[in-house]
Amino acid sequence: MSYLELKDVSVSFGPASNRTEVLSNLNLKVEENEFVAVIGFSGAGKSTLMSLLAGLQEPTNGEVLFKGKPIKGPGPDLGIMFQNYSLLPWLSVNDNVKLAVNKVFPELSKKEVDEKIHNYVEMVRLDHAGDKKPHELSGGMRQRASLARTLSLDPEVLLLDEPLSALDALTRSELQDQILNIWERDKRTVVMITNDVDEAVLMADRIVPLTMGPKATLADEFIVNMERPRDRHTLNDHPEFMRLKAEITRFMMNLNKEAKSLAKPVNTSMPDIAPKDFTVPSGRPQFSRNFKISASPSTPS
Ligand SMILES: Nc1ncnc2c1ncn2[C@@H]1O[C@H](COP(=O)(O)OP(=O)(O)OP(=O)(O)O)[C@@H](O)[C@H]1O
Repeated sequence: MSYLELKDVSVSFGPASNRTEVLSNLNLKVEENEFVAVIGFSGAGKSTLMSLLAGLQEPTNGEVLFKGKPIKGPGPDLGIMFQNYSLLPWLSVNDNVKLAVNKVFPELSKKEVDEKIHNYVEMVRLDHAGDKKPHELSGGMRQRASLARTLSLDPEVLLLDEPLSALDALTRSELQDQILNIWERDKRTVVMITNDVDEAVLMADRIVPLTMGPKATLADEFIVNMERPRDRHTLNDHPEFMRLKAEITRFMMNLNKEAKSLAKPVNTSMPDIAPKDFTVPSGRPQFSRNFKISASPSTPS
């Protein structure tokens, strides 16, 4: 039995007359304490995949299992951090974290809650902005606040949907290290979505590409056979890093080419209708000519 598993999962959206299968026949097994990165293009269905793992969405077909049981809904064991931050706009950074901590750990004293908030808000370097509301923060700061909130819940599984995409390179590196520290220290299981090949190879044990949609599916994985801790400063001299990076990049570029070659030209047929009469009503200024159109093609009268 795997810790977290997708079994023949498909997801479709839309009414029966115009249904799109966004994700098709997904199979994935994640073991406890593993760090798996899912890499894919925009619009392929990565967030939909994360919503499935977090129990926020049910598959149209197939099963999503956590410790062998179907996931029935969201819960504190499955901590998701969304790409779009999802902070409550009327609460400060500290209070966003506090609300979540109080909900998941009602037994903690006020002092313990405050310590937790301080610990995680400081970890993401937002201690100077703890009293600020989301609209007073930059995109990157919101992303960090959202990460602090997810980490503060100590979930068994961390589901990170492009958690670092809005950050500058320096902050991104720092937070990559923080996530890796938490993962190594607290022995969490992580599934992270990213579109950055370097980030995936630096952080993950396995990298699973999501093919282009519609009917996106998970392709064969790439195993990252590199010792840990991985030193970001020497990665570019590491032959395995360079090999994997080149191989994954080539694979993703081929996916893109293939999707483009399969794309059908869009022919939008226009309805065969035309106004019956363009005559300007009396009393209105007249143009030099009236146009009367009774059927297409239009014919000047
Ligand atoms: N609730 C929904 N109803 C209808 N279509 C949806 C719904 N959710 C997602 N989709 C469609 O499913 C596809 C995949 O969306 P999703 O957000 O999972 O992609 P993504 O890979 O996360 O994209 P991005 O990287 O741009 O955020 C898109 O075509 C989207 O329009």
